[in-house]
Amino acid sequence: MLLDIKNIDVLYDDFQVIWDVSINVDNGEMVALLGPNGSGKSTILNTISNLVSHKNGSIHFKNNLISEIPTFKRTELGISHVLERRRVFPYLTVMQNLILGAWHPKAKEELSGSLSKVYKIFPKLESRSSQLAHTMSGGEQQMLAIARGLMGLPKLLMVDEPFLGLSPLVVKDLIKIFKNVVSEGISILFVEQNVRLALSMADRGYVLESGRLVISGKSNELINNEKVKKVFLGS
Ligand SMILES: Nc1ncnc2c1ncn2[C@@H]1O[C@H](COP(=O)(O)OP(=O)(O)OP(=O)(O)O)[C@@H](O)[C@H]1O
Repeated sequence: MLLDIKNIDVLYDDFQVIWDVSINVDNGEMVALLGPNGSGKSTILNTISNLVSHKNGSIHFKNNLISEIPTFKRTELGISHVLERRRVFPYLTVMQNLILGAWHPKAKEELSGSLSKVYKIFPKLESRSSQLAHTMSGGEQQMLAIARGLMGLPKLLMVDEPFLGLSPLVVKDLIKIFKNVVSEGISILFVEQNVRLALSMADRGYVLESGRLVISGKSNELINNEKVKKVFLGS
């Protein structure tokens, strides 16, 4: 098991938003975290990268207990987190953004190989390598944010709402890219509000409601689940 979260609670001050959640991701799996606004999806990703800490329970990554270790160490271990709203460094070039993704020693060592790989996956970024990030389109900035995440040599790539505000064509491109990334042995855990879209690409999904896990399973089971159909698919 690559990532194994067991029975975690998360509180903002004394307000509890995650209740007894357990989630796991295996090597080479694509897993979707689903649920309505405010159900706690981003909080879970933020907890995995330790932007927020958890109470009770445990988080293991590659069999190491990581519950107490800081964010930068988690990145070095192989967790890349692409935050919501594609936060790139706006006044740096595409290439400078990518280089910053390879900040830890192992990633620095592999920098030129990683750049070639990433440019192969995202050819547009190569042709725009000296363009300032803020002048790229929304879709291009999302590609850049994901590419920067890959520069850190992750085993687990976490992406928060990757498709938000993107055109159907860009979404289609991004789905292909996700599949390529997974075929390279990198696992993806992503947050998505569009349940139909998420289940069409993920191997498995977890559904959160008000901070509690309510349903989980393989995508083909979830898509036929009566509750999922009624509440999320409108049928
Ligand atoms: N920094 C914070 N301080 C206090 N409460 C917060 C904070 N961040 C999130 N929350 C609360 O935690 C709950 C879960 O929020 P979270 O952003 O994780 O949900 P989400 O499922 O990702 O929502 P969305 O789909 O709208 O992004 C919400 O009630 C939210 O108001």
